Amino acid sequence: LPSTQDLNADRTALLSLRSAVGGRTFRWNIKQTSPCNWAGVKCESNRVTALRLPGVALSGDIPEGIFGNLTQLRTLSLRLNALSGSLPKDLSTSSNLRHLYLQGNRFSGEIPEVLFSLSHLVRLNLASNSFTGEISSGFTNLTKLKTLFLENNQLSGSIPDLDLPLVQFNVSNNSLNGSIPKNLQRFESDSFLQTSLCGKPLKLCPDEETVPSQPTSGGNRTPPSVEGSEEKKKKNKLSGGAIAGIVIGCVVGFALIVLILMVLCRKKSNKRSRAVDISTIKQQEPEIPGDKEAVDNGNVYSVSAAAAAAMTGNGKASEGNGPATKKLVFFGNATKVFDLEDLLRASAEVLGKGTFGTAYKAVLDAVTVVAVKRLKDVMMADKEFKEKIELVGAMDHENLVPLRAYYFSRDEKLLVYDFMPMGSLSALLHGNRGAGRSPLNWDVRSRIAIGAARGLDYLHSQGTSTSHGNIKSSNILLTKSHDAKVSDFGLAQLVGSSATNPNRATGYRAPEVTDPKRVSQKGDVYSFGVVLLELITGKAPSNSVMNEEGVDLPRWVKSVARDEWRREVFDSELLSLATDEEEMMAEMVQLGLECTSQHPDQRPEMSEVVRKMENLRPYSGSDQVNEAD
Ligand SMILES: Nc1ncnc2c1ncn2[C@@H]1O[C@H](COP(=O)(O)OP(=O)(O)OP(=O)(O)O)[C@@H](O)[C@H]1O
Repeated sequence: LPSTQDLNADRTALLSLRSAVGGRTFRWNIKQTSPCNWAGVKCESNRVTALRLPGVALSGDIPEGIFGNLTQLRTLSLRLNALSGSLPKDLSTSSNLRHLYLQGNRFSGEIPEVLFSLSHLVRLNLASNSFTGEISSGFTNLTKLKTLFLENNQLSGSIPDLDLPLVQFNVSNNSLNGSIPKNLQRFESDSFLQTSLCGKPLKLCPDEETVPSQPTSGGNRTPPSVEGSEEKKKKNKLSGGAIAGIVIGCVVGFALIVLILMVLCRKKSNKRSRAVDISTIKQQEPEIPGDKEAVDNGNVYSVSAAAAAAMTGNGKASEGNGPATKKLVFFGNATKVFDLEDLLRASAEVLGKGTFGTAYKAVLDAVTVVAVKRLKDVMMADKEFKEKIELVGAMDHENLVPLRAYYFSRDEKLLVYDFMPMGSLSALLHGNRGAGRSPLNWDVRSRIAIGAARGLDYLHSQGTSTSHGNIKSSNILLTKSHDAKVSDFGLAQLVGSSATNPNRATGYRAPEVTDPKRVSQKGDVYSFGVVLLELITGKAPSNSVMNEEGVDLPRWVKSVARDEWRREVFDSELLSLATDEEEMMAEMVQLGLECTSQHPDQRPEMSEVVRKMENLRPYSGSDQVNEAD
């Protein structure tokens, strides 16, 4: 049985960590003899089993001798701090670790081999640090590993063939090269962006281009030279007649495909969106068409044609403006940059028309897909626009859709974002409610809620006057792993009030907000509360039945007694819940109601909302997944 002595050893270790890396651990009440009530510390059977200190301003190196004592630790989250130096070697003593989240720090050096002795590890996130060296084949010792995130580091060399039960994997934005090993080819290209890797799911490697790869038995990749010689042998066996047949077949097949494509192209020109080749548009459309044409016609030429006109000098971009910038301006340390011409050449489709303009999806190449927002009604001088957009571009948080670049001229303002493949929360909740829709469980919903709350909290932490102004479920976008990212932040202050149509925000806007341009943090909290209630009830705030009755979503929820919530309020998809999940959901409803208090002063700050949610759902976020798996 664990003794108090063990807990004392845990306490001493935590105090050493505190004096080494500081941050908000200085708020711990160290007069308490037990560390179990300190923020971020969780105990079981009188031992510290989880330490979660995400984004609490820890900084500096972690000395050796701390983790040697925390032997019962199962979850360690120190993500989003400013920790530096190499990882302490005595991490290996915490041999019970299941979940290790160290992303978003400044750790450097090689990933230490001792890590590979943590044989119980299920989730490992070392992304967004400065780790160097190669990805060791030692990872194969982690036989229970389901998540491995190594993106945004400086890792080099090739990737070993990791035969692990991984379900999440990412090595993007590293200096990796060579071919993607067989066991990792099942992941999508997003897992390998901004590297020099090749092979499935990316482009073929040079050695594969001439020789199609053969399925191999036993899981080992046959060396290309062997594949090549086997292939040659097979080819030699074909008779002249067979070859002639194949050639004729190919020619006829090709002619048929061309014919079908021509017919399809004709039909498609009337459809809502289509891929376009900008070079043809440049000649056909020297004028800059407006948004209306772009959407009404369902074509995408306007985004490209307008910018094309700017580039070719046909448009009015440089008039009265001095020389036009004619360049995409990238933010931060984006390694994969492209120019305006690439963007124009990209095939694109209309995603939708929003408050601030029209959004397009542009596919630059097999791995680079972006969302381009063409802003309308920007009524400010270029200098002011640039200053404001620079502030937006400087926002950097895992729960915000990153603004990668912008283009501006007098007549054209384009914003380039990462494309979010799973669309918006609104589409996820309300799109395709019929048969065939996989139900959204509470785990996914609550993770989305916490992610969105963290994104908004980050925005609010940038200054008391920084707010979003347009929080709603269609502005919460999702990654493939259903991590939430808040989009459209900073735009409410950029566009003219004619663009901020109040009807679009129906149901989300706080009662005191009359001028959509005068946004406030407490207004955001209200809108967030509505999103929270939307997530739990599955009801859109613009729900016509409620609106006809003159009640909005918060009022409707308030009108139902708490002991009726399960039957009346919770989305019917969520009814087969464990008792603790039900309790958690009820607490979230309560939080949603607090956020939507009529009086702004009665609403909590976003930081408090996040804290409450994290207490409710201890294994929260993209990194904090149920230990059971
Ligand atoms: N980065 C992105 N990745 C994927 N889809 C996006 C992205 N940005 C916007 N969209 C989608 O494009 C469509 C239009 O988005 P947009 O933000 O312009 O309008 P909205 O969200 O409907 O309204 P509003 O502008 O008032 O917020 C929406 O369906 C949205 O989900």
